[in-house]
Amino acid sequence: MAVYTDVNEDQLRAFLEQYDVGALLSYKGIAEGVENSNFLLRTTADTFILTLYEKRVNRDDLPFFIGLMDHLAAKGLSCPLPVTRRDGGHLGELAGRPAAMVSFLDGAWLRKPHAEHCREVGRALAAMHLAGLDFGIRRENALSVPSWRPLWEGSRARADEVQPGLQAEIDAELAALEAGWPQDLPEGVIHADLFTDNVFFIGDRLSGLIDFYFACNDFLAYDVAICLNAWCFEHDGAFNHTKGMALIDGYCAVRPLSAPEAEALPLLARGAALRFFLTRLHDWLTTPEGALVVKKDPIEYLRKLRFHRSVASSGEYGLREKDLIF
Ligand SMILES: Nc1ncnc2c1ncn2[C@@H]1O[C@H](COP(=O)(O)OP(=O)(O)O)[C@@H](O)[C@H]1O
Ligand SMILES: N[C@@H](CCOP(=O)(O)O)C(=O)O
Repeated sequence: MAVYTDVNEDQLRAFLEQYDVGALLSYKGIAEGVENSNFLLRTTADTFILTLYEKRVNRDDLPFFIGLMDHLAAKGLSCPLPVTRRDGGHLGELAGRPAAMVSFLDGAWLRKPHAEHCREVGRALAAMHLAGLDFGIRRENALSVPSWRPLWEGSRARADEVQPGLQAEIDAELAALEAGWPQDLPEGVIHADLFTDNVFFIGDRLSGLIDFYFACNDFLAYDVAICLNAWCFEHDGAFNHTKGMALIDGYCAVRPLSAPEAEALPLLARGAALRFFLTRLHDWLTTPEGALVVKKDPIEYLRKLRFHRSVASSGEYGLREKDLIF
């Protein structure tokens, strides 16, 4: 469950005074999500999502996140639109936390996506990349390669408790990725967490993207690698080539990959798997028993990482010559 900070009705009514959104009808905490406290709010004017930003979100990054949603929505991407306050700003303070309201998106996330859904996700990801190219604020990826070693150092001593041999395996993996990470691929604003629970569908039609709170500047193809990890593996751990091909096809129909991006994809996918493995492992080892938040399994990402290590070329993900721009 993700309501870390509770809000009482008086606090909320006072907060809403700062907006032109009608009167409060009802509100309730949203159980899903991991990072922040989210509430569904109904007012006489509309339905909104209220987010209280919790400790892992750096206050200085909020103008980037809010500005990005504003920018992408203005470019026609279906994503939450930050609600403007009477004073013209978007950020306020509620129950001692920075807080903002965004528009409510219709739809629901898919528990069992098919290949055609993956194609839609690929298209939407590429559309987001293109729409973000002229966004005026930069945010470095706080969870890119330089962050992995300190993160690993925090868990390393207990890694073999989770799986015997893990310490040596990740030591070697990290060293290989640090040494071989690409230096010069096309960059832009990436979502960086476009998992199934952050993409809404109405029927088979993609209706919107949410949760831009890991968005940052990084290699665009790294976002494709994150999506291959999140969308194209089955529950039994097998990579689904048909889904991979559909996701890449959808992406490249909007933004073809360059040959260096295609060549780097297996390494980027290993890095993406390691990044989610490391944050999950950290949470696995540090979240107290009985905490309300659901801990995500790091071993799922270890298996994905092992798969990517065995991949010799992007063709194994479903990438074809026609997907490339020369
Ligand atoms: N704009 C939105 N419209 C509709 N539902 C939303 C919206 N934003 C968040 N939600 C709901 O809140 C849940 C948690 O949001 P999310 O941004 O993923 O939280 P967190 O950043 O804490 O992980 C989502 O799974 C979804 O159910
Ligand atoms: N997608 C990440 C965790 C971040 O959770 P979110 O609810 O903010 O998407 C993972 O699966 O490890």
